[in-house]
Amino acid sequence: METDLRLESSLWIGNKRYRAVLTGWHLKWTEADKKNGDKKTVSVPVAEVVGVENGRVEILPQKSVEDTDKDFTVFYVKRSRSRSTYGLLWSLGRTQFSCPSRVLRDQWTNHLRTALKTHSPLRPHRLLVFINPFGGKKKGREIYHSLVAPLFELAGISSHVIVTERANQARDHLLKKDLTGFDGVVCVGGDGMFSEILHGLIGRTQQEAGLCETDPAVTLQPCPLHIGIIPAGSTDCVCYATVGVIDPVTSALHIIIGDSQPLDVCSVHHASTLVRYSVSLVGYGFYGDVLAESEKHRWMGPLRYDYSGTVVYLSNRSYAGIVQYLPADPLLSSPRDKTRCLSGCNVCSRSTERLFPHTSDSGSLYSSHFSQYSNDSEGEWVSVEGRFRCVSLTCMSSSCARSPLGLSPSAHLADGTGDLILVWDTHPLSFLKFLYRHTSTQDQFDLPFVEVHRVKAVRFSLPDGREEEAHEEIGELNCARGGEEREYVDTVSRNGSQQQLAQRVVERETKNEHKTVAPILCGLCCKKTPAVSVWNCDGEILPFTEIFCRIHGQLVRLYARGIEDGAAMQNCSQESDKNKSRCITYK
Ligand SMILES: CCCCCCCCCCCCC/C=C/[C@@H](O)[C@H](COP(=O)(O)O)NC(=O)CCCCC
Ligand SMILES: Nc1ncnc2c1ncn2[C@@H]1O[C@H](COP(=O)(O)OP(=O)(O)O)[C@@H](O)[C@H]1O
Ligand SMILES: [Ca+2]
Repeated sequence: METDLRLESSLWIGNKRYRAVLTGWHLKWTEADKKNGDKKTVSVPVAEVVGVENGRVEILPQKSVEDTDKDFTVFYVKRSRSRSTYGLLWSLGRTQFSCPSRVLRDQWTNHLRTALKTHSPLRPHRLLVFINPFGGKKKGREIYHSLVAPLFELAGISSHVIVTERANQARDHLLKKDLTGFDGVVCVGGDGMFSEILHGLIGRTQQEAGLCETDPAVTLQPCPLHIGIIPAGSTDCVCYATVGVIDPVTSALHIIIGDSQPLDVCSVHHASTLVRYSVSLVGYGFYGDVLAESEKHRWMGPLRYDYSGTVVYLSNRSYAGIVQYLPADPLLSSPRDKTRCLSGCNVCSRSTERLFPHTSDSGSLYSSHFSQYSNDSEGEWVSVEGRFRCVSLTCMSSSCARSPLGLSPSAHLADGTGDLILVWDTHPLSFLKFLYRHTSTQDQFDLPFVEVHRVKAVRFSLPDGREEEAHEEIGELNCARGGEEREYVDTVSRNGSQQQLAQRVVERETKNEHKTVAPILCGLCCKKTPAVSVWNCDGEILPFTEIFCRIHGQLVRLYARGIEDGAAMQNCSQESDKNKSRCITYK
């Protein structure tokens, strides 16, 4: 294979002559007429070639083609450091080569195209794209059409684009419509839009596998379609934590080259129903209150979270609760080990072997049926009770612009665990110190009122009598919320005979839950301290207070590769040829 694809010749870039070599893994070109010491080689991994075009071609800002018969243009991934974040920005690199003859030009373009097919098996050919026109600063459509679509076209990807007209349209489409022929689904929007895609794809996969999502003990089937995220939302935490930057072009390039990043997913249950899935934050107390408050100020756009954060902080609340958790194996990793989950993370790679022991590579992952949960010996549940400022569970670091290292800086994207952060009631200034540390590199867990545990499952309940108290409060406040939660849970609980049972329970519980969700929504405006908070589940308010959460290791795959370590990329020159496909020099 390697020898078949090898091609070497002199080529010109402008008026300089280069020695160009295509091996199986790399396209390299070195200035030919310089002394050995001054010779610079540019090396582009074949896996990072975006497209090859005949002639002298430009794509951005506008497409232009000069159809000469001895020239060809190669487009590839180019890296640069981001000034504000830890990840690397990707942009479209372009080099125009001239050949001595048309025959040689055709040989180069044919070899390059064959090499692309051979070395990038996960590159998508056909994508289903959902654009939320109202996410973030309402620029989703513009971002897609001006920055992303031209790149997809260059890479030969055909896309079916749907601009959503209502919430949950993308989720419902994925649950019901024919998805044959699509390699992946792309969402242009924020974490809420990603969550729709997540629910649609997980639900569809379980439906087709005949599995019951409502049962927390069931081993769910990983989704066969990859998810791409073009960030155009308010927090964009999933994109930030898996790519390291919020940049539509970087994300589009990860999609084009078919990068693949597995992701843990947390299922949230109440009684015998599945309530929602989460990948970033399941948060009670402060984060729930901020979300509830922020919904009233959507018109502010992304700033609504800063405003609501301040309002909720000033309201100085804490809540009683019982938290039970099932610790993960402490020998594998720890949330205090000061490591970071970066591209090619060893902890996550070892987890793949542990979670899917019968598969030798990720390509065949989806064809086998496995039981990751029953492989783990369950271990001992731990229970704590008291008053909390907040209780948060996150499957990943949940880094975002507000918190560049995230809620749990050492959490892993794909290790089958989540980090449970317990912030006990404390003085308002101490809590402010905790919050403030999220914005810097200071350790937010190094405070006496904060605990963090790496876990496989969590249960939250209210102390005896607390739920009744909450119900009485709502009677006084008379401020009930509409029935949209019931509509949602009905559509996710849909498996066979268990479906009707789950649905009945949900309807009954939801009637009560309007009583428990409403106090916080009203409490903020009525200045009355409510007895309970609400759960923020990736930006959605949950209709239940008492929940059970379980982490499902590597349930979905994103077109991403984790955060690239800028410093390490510089030291790639000693790498073996195969590993070098992950390394390239950046400016
Ligand atoms: C004194 C400075 C205080 C700074 C506190 C910073 C802590 C920030 C941690 C943020 C974690 C975010 C986890 C992700 C949540 C999103 O799913 C959710 C919905 O996002 P979107 O769909 O884009 O609207 N965002 C939030 O819940 C916002 C939380 C903001 C809390 C201040
Ligand atoms: N056309 C639409 N009209 C109204 N809401 C929508 C539409 N499309 C998607 N949504 C919903 O909007 C919510 C927020 O979207 P998102 O893209 O995450 O933006 P943001 O990050 O600003 O919250 C999501 O929960 C999604 O379900
Ligand atoms: Ca994890």
